Amino acid sequence: MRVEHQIRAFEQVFKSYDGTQPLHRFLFTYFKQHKQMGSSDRRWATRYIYSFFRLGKALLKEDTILRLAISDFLCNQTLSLVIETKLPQFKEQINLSVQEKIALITDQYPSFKLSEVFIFNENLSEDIEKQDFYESFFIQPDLFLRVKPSYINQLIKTLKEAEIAVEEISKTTLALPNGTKLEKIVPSQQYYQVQDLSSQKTGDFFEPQTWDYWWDCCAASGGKSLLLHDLEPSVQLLVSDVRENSLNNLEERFREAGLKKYQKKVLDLLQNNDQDLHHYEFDGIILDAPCSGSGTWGRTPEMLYYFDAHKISYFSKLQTAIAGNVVKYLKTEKPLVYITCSVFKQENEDVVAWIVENLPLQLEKMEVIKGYKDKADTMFIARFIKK
Ligand SMILES: C[S@@+](CC[C@H](N)C(=O)[O-])C[C@H]1O[C@@H](n2cnc3c(N)ncnc32)[C@H](O)[C@@H]1O
Repeated sequence: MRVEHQIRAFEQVFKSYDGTQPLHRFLFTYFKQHKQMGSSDRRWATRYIYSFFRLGKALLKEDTILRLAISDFLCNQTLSLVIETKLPQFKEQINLSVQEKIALITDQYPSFKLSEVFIFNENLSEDIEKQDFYESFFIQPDLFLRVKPSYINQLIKTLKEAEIAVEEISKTTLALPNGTKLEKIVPSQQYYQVQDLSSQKTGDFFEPQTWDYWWDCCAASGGKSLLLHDLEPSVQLLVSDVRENSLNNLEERFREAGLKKYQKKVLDLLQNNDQDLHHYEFDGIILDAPCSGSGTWGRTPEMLYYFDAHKISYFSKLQTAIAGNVVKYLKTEKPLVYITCSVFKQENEDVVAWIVENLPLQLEKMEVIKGYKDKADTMFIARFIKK
């Protein structure tokens, strides 16, 4: 009886969700509206719906609940009633690695194709190892912190006391299990930032000089600016974004982190901004562009199911247009750093090719930051120098 109850709850959630808003936000509202669901019901419905979307479009011809059981088996190291009921033959194999489980499923269901977990294969950036990338969807990414080196030991101690499984990745980076309620354990963000590992690695491309003037032109809540500031605290900063709301969050974050000297503007970079910027000349520009976010779908697997491939060219047009509009405010021989959290060639290498062909920028280096190997987001970065 209990398994039928869980299945019904999963089916209701799946039927009510149409992919137009992030799944976590939808679930928050859904559970508020369905007060009869107890905490255990909510926990299971959440686990099932996330597992389900991690299967992407694989085995689409099979029954939905069988697909749920298969995906739940692939994604978890603990049994569920759905696995026990629908795949009793695999109960003993729940602790195997993802690769071993995929082999078992492929053996039993020959129509299972890993490439159908992520159906946008044709669009992938060249350097991405497809097999590793697809497999990563069955493993939940970690939560990463960037920490002031002098505070890291204290933070590790606090987290261990709260029985959090913390892993020290480097002298400035910690990995925690996703979903850790950090605000309750370490409320002040004075000494650390929540920032994905790959996002932290983008800092290697900034190379700021003392007293430089930089523009973080798609700053959102300021993750890259904070990284830049920690690399070179003397850097002067202009931050801008089209969304005023994001910049308000940024103010709050900067205040907590003690970053006081910066200028902020709401700017739409698809427009001509000469009136606001005519006398500005920067020593560096960070263009962390609006993108499909496909490198972060390990955290939002609903996109594997709902993303419409037509949107990719919309984003690449946006990216080239923004690059074209900001480059004139960069001094010659100074860097523009282009970043996406996308795995699509059209938003990465193709935009680089367009920039090199159409703008006075020379490519210095570019790289796919392969977060899929580290339980992190996958990103793309290119560094150009103005001619
Ligand atoms: C990938 S996010 C930036 C993330 C941020 N740099 C960080 O490290 O947290 C891209 C940002 O571009 C902004 N954006 C989108 N279209 C824009 C436009 N036309 N002009 C300016 N900013 C835009 C979005 O509001 C979004 O905040």
